[in-house]
Amino acid sequence: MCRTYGAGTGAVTALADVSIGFAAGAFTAIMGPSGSGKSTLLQCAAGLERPDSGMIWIAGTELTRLNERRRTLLRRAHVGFVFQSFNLLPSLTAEQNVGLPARLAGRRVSRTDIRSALREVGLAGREHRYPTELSGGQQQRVAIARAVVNRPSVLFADEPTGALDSQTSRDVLSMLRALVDTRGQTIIMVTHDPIAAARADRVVFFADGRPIEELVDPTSGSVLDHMTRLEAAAC
Ligand SMILES: Nc1ncnc2c1ncn2[C@@H]1O[C@H](COP(=O)(O)OP(=O)(O)OP(=O)(O)O)[C@@H](O)[C@H]1O
Repeated sequence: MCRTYGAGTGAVTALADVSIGFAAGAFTAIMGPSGSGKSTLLQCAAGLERPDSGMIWIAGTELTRLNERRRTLLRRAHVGFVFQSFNLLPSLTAEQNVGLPARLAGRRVSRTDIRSALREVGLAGREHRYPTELSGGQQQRVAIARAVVNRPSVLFADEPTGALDSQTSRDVLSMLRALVDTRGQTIIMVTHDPIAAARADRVVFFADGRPIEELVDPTSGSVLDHMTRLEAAAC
């Protein structure tokens, strides 16, 4: 797929003829320098943005052929999204935040499912807390529970640990890893952090709007080596 912003001499190619697949049940990290197209890839792959050309398949359905309404429905059924800023509503409790997207979509999520999602992210007993009564890591856990409560085919995470300290980041990453290992959740995560990327099964390195290399079964050392080599090659 391709995605260009702007036109004429000011046009920026965010994605340059990218062809990439993500295995179901696997945890993939996307890395690369600022402006290399990582967030654009996530936005297009999640159906939040349309590429200029190409196709995107999620759970057997090709997204770019769908009209806006059907794309929204497919997204609600199959996609979860977690951002660096947790995007919780401050006036709602943890439980209400987790249930909100379904409620807005006119669907019912049972209280049992909401509580079970919060339990899965380690927040049992904190269902009635408001975001200001939770730490940053706990708020991100609520955001993750909200993203996975309807069992999406894919969870997209854009810098999910970017606003957290290193110990809290480790806890959140362990939880994402557990979602992959215990329920087979497919996760695609953009990160700048080699320690975060090392928790994935595969790391794809982007440069200039395309994937240029990848690592399977990464360690933080092998990710750092790759980053150093790619940065040296770019100079
Ligand atoms: N809405 C937009 N309008 C214009 N240009 C954009 C827009 N979104 C992204 N771009 C440009 O597309 C390119 C890719 O951006 P993108 O945000 O995907 O990169 P990234 O690798 O995620 O960067 P970062 O690590 O800094 O978040 C950049 O040159 C960026 O300036």
